[in-house]
Amino acid sequence: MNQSKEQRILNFVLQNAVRGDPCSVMDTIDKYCSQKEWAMNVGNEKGLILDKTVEEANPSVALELGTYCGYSAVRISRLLKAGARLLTVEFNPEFAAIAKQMIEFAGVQDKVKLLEGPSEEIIPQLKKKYEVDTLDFVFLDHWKDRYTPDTILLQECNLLRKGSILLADNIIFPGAPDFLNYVRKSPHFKCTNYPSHLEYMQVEDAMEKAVFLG
Ligand SMILES: COCc1ccccc1-c1cc(O)c2[nH]cnc(=O)c2c1
Ligand SMILES: [Mg+2]
Repeated sequence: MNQSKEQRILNFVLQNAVRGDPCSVMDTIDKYCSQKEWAMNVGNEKGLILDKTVEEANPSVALELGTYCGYSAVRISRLLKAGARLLTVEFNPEFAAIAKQMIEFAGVQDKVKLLEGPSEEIIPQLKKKYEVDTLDFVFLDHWKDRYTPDTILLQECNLLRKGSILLADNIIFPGAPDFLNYVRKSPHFKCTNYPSHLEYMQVEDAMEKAVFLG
């Protein structure tokens, strides 16, 4: 049974990165995915926009939709203050298994809770099952067709508060036109666009920040 690309990325990290060092894990993933096999990690260019937004939010509770191999879970959790936590949601069990090992190798497992399943099922469980009051930061990086329904669902579940910061990846490529439309037209969000490039490529991409106004 030959290995998946995600297993090859994890193996490269286990053999080349420094255990317990999140930056080493991020750099090693970026090295592999820029030199050997492209993969849909947010990468270092858009990763810097993610870093700035997480620092602006300084979240006590953060949510990530779309864990994949755990690159952005490591990237976000390394910036969290003592006692803060990241909940990250992954639908694909193979990806979740890789991400769990990646998160543990990076040494951020005490800050990160990996939730396996569809976002539309997990979001309504966050308050009662995962003891969330409101979310200070949300990173949308899962299936583009879910950006808008999940943003609506977060509001319906009362998970956003005045000042909650949403950041969405892949606004241009693969693109999330309905999400852009929705948040930019909504009186409940203040939006900012951050032009960038698709991870490891020279293709245009962008991230969109949407601050909930209550
Ligand atoms: C499976 O398509 C991979 C792909 C192929 C070509 C261009 C972009 C992408 C891409 C890039 C990303 O950052 C992504 N982030 C989250 N969920 C995605 O599905 C995703 C897809
Ligand atoms: Mg992405």
